[in-house]
Amino acid sequence: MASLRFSVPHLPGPRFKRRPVRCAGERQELFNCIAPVYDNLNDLLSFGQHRIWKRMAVSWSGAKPGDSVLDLCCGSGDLTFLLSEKVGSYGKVTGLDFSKELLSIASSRQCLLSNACNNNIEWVEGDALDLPFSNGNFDAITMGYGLRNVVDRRQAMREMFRVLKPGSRVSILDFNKSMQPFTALFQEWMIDNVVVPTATVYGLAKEYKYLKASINEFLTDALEYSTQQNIALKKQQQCDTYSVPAMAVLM
Ligand SMILES: C/C(=C\Cc1cc(O)c2ccccc2c1O)CCC[C@H](C)CCC[C@H](C)CCCC(C)C
Ligand SMILES: C[S@@+](CC[C@H](N)C(=O)[O-])C[C@H]1O[C@@H](n2cnc3c(N)ncnc32)[C@H](O)[C@@H]1O
Repeated sequence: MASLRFSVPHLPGPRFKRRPVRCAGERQELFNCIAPVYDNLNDLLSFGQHRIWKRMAVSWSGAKPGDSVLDLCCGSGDLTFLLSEKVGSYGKVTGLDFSKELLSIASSRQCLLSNACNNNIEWVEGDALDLPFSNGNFDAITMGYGLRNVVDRRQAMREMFRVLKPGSRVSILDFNKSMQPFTALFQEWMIDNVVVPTATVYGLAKEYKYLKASINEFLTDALEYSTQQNIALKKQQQCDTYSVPAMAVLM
């Protein structure tokens, strides 16, 4: 136990950098509110599958040892920690989010990890729509369940491509409303009969009804999305299976 305490990576000064956040207060409040149960509910509601989806997203980001990478809308840090392992001690990972509560959980989780390479993480409280980084800064970006939740998706993507080095990748993981009628019905049924009732037990019915609404209105086609913004899309991969995530790798 004592050795764990000494091997814990402590960030100097405040636990994460503070930057001014100008954003949709309601969504920020929603994520602060679900923070204490967020990780448990993800395991419960996805039957642990979200861990596999997140590994895929990190692998598709192309992040490699020594890289400097950004995990946007990092929440409690699942993707950030996976990236940290990928880039190793010569690399650097920045996890950015506007939820103080989720960032605080991420930072506490980092303290519990004994993995020395987790020293390479910096937590930044900030707005995905106004990134506090210079142009061409990162070798890769991941965004897990973030794009659907920002109030201005175009601006979020503009910012991602601004801070990314030319030729690098953005890996976006999110839920997809299936194009296949049977799968779409199954997804709706699961959300109405499993997801929302389970969240209700935690007093979070409103928050998870929002999740359902946001999945329904989310654009299913990242290609169309990028074309609208004149972003050169060289590669796109999507999953549309029995499960819910859509995954897109944009380069
Ligand atoms: C990974 C999960 C949730 C992430 C998540 C994303 C959001 O945008 C939110 C917004 C507001 C509140 C909370 C969240 C949030 O938690 C957990 C999975 C949730 C899915 C909706 C679960 C759906 C289950 C599938 C229909 C069936 C899955 C089958 C599986 C492959 C066995
Ligand atoms: C569903 S959570 C995903 C968290 C994490 N990436 C994961 O995969 O578990 C969505 C996250 O987006 C963050 N978020 C939404 N809009 C944001 C914005 N404009 N700037 C920064 N973070 C934002 C929320 O605070 C929340 O942590």
